Amino acid sequence: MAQLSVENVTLSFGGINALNGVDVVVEPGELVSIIGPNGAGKTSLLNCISGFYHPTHGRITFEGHDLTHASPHTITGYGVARAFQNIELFGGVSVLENLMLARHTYLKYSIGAASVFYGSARRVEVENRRVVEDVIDFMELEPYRKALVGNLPYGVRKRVEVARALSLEPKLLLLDEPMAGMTLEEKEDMVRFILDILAERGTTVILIEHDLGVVMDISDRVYVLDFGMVIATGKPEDVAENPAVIEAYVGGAG
Ligand SMILES: Nc1ncnc2c1ncn2[C@@H]1O[C@H](COP(=O)(O)OP(=O)(O)OP(=O)(O)O)[C@@H](O)[C@H]1O
Repeated sequence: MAQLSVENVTLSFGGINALNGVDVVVEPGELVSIIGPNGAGKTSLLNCISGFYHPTHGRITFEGHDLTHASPHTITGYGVARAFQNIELFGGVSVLENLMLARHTYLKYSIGAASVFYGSARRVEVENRRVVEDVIDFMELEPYRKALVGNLPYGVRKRVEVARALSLEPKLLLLDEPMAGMTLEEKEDMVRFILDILAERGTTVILIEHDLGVVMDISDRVYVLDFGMVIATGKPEDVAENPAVIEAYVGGAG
């Protein structure tokens, strides 16, 4: 059974369909990329999967859970985490604190529990710290762990944003243009991290990325969106030769 299933999803804003009858299936452990010209609906699709938007029609399920009308908080609890295109970090606190805050915000833990069940809350806190330190190590962020995020270079902040999502220990990681605005060297590092996330953590990844060279290199399968519709899907080499895809990119000048 598919891990994630997007069935016939339409998302309308007024008279405009940002998504129109979209079907996407993702198997556990896959790297699936979503590509398409500007305004094709890629971010809208991630917004539907992560609960920021709710489809006008259709259904989304993840490991048997119905995500269609679920909140972002509930969906994170099911094991779906997202790294945002526009970085969603707190600039005034450290890398370590940002990751700890993500766990406190999204995973089940409360100050009330801390005062009533001190022992159990402390165990949760020790576990939170262990997971976060492991992610810092994995994303090679040790040199920055105490640095204020707002003072870090852009490329490092993008890496912290992925680390923030990973600190939620997702089964499915949604990456919205994690390499946008990066130098070539930073992009190569990010590609290596994504491949390690798949191989070493066994996390399924959905990637939105404009750099088609990267997409074709690392994806297991690709979905191509244009005007809110899936116009092609398959292995990277098949999609790259699809006339409709070439037309969408050439026609869209991009
Ligand atoms: N909140 C919203 N209100 C109205 N229209 C929206 C909203 N969000 C997205 N849209 C519209 O939906 C369409 C798809 O936008 P979306 O951002 O999903 O595309 P995209 O493929 O991610 O584009 P890009 O590559 O430029 O990020 C666009 O026409 C956009 O203007």
